[in-house]
Amino acid sequence: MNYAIQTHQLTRDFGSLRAVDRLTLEVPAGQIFGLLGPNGAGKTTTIRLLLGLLPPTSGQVRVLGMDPLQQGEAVRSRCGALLEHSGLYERLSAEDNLDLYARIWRMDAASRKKRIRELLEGLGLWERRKETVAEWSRGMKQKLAIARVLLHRPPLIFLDEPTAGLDVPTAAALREDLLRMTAQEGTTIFLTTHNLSEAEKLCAQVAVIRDGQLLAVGSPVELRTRAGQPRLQVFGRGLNERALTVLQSQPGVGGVKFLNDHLEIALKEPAETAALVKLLVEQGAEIEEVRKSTASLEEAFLSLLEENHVH
Ligand SMILES: Nc1ncnc2c1ncn2[C@@H]1O[C@H](COP(=O)(O)OP(=O)(O)OP(=O)(O)O)[C@@H](O)[C@H]1O
Repeated sequence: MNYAIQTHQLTRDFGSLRAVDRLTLEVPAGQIFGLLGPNGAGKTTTIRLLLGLLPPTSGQVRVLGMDPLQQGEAVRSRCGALLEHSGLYERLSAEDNLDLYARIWRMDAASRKKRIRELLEGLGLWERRKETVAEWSRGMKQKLAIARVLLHRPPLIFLDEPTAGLDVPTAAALREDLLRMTAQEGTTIFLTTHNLSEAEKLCAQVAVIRDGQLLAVGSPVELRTRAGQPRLQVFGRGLNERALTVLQSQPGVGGVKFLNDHLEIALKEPAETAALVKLLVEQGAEIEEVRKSTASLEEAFLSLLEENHVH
């Protein structure tokens, strides 16, 4: 496996505060990897360590096969990063902003022109390229900031909450762009987000951290499955107390409750749905719909934080 990022027991203290605590992570190349955690969990500090902007207190880091501490410049020149500052010049046009950065990256005139057009067209900003960035909406600026990060086709990009503050369609469009990029250009993306449905849509793997410590890592589906019991949601009429009592006494049923407009059955094991539905029908229920589901990523995330709560 080719890893874009590997850390081993990575630790960073700020005085007596341990912001990153023995973090061991492996991020395969070409993947979108999400770092999730509550405020102050150590996400931004981790990114700064990976980029060599901050030295670790202890532990090892390899980014694109290099040590960011020894080869910080080389690591940063091969990575794109969008952290708290967009890096855009408000008084310049969108096109001039990108051209300026492309010159910094020493791209020749022909490739600058081609790449800028490609990126702006891809993000739906080409028609408005002559406008100054100051006149643009937050979402447009955010897309341009991401275009800026992608200019020199870095194999690895870091995005700190890329869609925070964007409206639903803009965030969705941006996610599409990120997915397309990893598929077409093989870019590895390391991102942080507080939006769990976003993490689920984008990330092949997520790591959950709290107080700098790794609580879990895996695909969103793995974390959801690990988080708990599968369940059945039953919609229909005649789902009364009697039906509920009968269900509760069944082996394999962990619990039953009414939720809004449906019955929610927690299963201890993948029980036989058909048998449970049959029982309900025998009790006089008219069933319209039965859904099988597992915990959402949000529930999985919350239960991980809950389980590991030591304070
Ligand atoms: N330069 C610094 N000096 C002292 N403490 C710091 C410094 N940078 C970060 N910290 C502390 O380290 C901890 C982790 O902060 P960090 O910014 O990495 O969290 P985060 O997960 O990115 O949070 P958020 O989701 O709120 O952005 C916090 O307690 C923070 O106060």
